Amino acid sequence: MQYFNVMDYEAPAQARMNAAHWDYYAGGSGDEITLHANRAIFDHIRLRPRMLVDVTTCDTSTSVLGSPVSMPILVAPTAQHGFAHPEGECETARGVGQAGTLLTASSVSSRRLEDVAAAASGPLWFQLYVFDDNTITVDVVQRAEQAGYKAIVLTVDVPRFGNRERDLRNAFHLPVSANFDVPDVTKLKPSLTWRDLAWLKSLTSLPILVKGVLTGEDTILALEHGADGIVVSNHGGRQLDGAITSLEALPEVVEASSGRCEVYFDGGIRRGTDVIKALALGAHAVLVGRPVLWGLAVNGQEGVRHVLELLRNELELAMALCGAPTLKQITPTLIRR
Ligand SMILES: Cc1cc2nc3c(=O)[nH]c(=O)nc-3n(C[C@H](O)[C@H](O)[C@H](O)COP(=O)(O)O)c2cc1C
Ligand SMILES: CCCCCCC(=O)C(=O)O
Repeated sequence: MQYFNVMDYEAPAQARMNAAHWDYYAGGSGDEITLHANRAIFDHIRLRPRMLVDVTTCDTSTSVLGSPVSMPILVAPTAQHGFAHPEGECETARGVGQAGTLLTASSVSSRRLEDVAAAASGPLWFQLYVFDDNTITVDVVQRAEQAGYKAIVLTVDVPRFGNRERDLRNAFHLPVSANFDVPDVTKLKPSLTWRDLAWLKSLTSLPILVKGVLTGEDTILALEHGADGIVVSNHGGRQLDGAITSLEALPEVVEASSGRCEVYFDGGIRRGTDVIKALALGAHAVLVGRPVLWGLAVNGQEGVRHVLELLRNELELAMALCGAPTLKQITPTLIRR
């Protein structure tokens, strides 16, 4: 089997996985309208390439909150990599490191955050879910800092678990996370508000990114409450079905941030041309969710590395064909409005 693009990994990954685990990875909420729209929206954005620019070398390297990475393509937090590979997130971390980029490790993990850090050769961020019991949050944030994670990514779009009908039909329940002893990880703190961001900041010296922002209003609130970065995301279409796509939300978030923080993007990235579109609309870098899980299921660390390399190669080619040999040259003028 040859894998020419990241979608080539999807069917073989499904074939290797337990059906309920596959549905958990693949699914969205409700009618999966937002899940599908996240992809479809990229087809409606067209590029305005420039010609006769010297593109002998196209440089995809950059830095994210100060950490150097080989490409503006990071790995989004996704739960329970043990469904895809026996080594779980440790195996993912190895592949991500080989691709020279960054892994955001989920709170809801098959492996302990310390073991993931030990397996990693690249920078890591730690994604945080806040439970009712504050001692869990304090403990996990301090452990992440001690283990060398470079930032905390606070996910804010899960006041309640989304309506995942595939999971209901399969009677699927998420297993306990290896990171903490919480029997039902879908019971988060629904009373969490922007004010808690200040408390979170008091727990750590790490920068805090807020993941799940889709409006300019919330961008301003996040910055007022001390956020160091924003991840524009609708959780891969797994939370509010009918929510705006991440790509539609990106320009207003970028505008509201007015250059005060790095703005990241996730949702539906499957091609290098998707990456260049998101960067042109103001994202500092993008994060990729499901395709990394497909690579992991098919071929472990090598699959993860290859999925990321495919995207990097496609981005590099798109930069050449757009006449934008550096990331700085990827600007809104590349997009037909
Ligand atoms: C199986 C799966 C598990 C996820 N788990 C988490 C999680 O633990 N924390 C989180 O903030 N987001 C989680 N997400 C959302 C991703 O971080 C990301 O927003 C989304 O997958 C991006 O869309 P994409 O899969 O189309 O690239 C999960 C997504 C999937 C598909
Ligand atoms: C509500 C806490 C559990 C979330 C599990 C992981 C996740 O975010 C997902 O989309 O699934």
